[in-house]
Amino acid sequence: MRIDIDDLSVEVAGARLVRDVTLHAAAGQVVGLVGPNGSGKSTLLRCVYRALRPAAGAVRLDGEDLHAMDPREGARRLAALPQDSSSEFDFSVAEVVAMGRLPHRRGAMGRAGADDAVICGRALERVGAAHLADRGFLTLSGGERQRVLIARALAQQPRVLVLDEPTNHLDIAQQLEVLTLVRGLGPTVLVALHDLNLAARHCDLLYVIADGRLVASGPPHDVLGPELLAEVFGVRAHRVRHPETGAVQLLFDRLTDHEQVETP
Ligand SMILES: Nc1ncnc2c1ncn2[C@@H]1O[C@H](COP(=O)(O)OP(=O)(O)OP(=O)(O)O)[C@@H](O)[C@H]1O
Repeated sequence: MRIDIDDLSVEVAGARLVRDVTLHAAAGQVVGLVGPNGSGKSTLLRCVYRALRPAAGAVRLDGEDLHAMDPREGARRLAALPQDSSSEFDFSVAEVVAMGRLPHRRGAMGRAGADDAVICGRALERVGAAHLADRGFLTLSGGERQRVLIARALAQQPRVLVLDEPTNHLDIAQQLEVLTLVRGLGPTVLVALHDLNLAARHCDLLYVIADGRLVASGPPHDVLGPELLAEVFGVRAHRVRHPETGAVQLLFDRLTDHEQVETP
């Protein structure tokens, strides 16, 4: 399913935190959102998963305005993994994943259908967490929790997945595993990431946000040039090739005060 974000502005408590952002993701693409702390990534994503309404502009899924859609219908199409969402569930893993089925039930008090258990079981299997079904969610490690939350999102059977920092608190092996998993899932993915090497490796396109505005977009290695990295992130970047895979990797240093003055 296509995502089109057109001239989107978002306000919180009277402050315009996101301004005129336009972003397009084709069906099945993994599109990354990168930018410094406080640049507006989460605010933008919160508007995409409808925790906030646009102050101007629109978010469209296959051409249909997401904020004009019936909420239940929207939840059947789009699932989200908000930042640090994992501490709120004092439930078993199976119960957490079953929450993903709520948008598919008939009416607010609708009962679980026969298919629901099968769909939830499959979702847990896809993320390699079937063995955790009876565990308490709060007893899981950070990586296990992220897998279970991704399973909950998959149980929602969405066509679009919005992930805000899904690798937070994960060790490097878990980060690579979670992002490899996300790439193979099927839905169109919009994901905020801090690690630029991970973003470059796992995303088809990157959108760079600074001060609530879009400053660059395109294929990762076109976008993540030394000038942009100096200007937006305040770092000096060197590109090197991985000796075995040939993949481009970025190495970072802080800019000196002298270089910072020279940066336009
Ligand atoms: N409820 C709010 N009231 C006022 N300001 C807010 C509110 N929520 C966010 N902000 C501010 O909006 C700006 C953008 O925040 P946001 O969380 O979207 O950035 P971010 O790019 O996701 O940051 P990070 O990478 O640190 O998670 C920040 O300056 C933040 O302090």
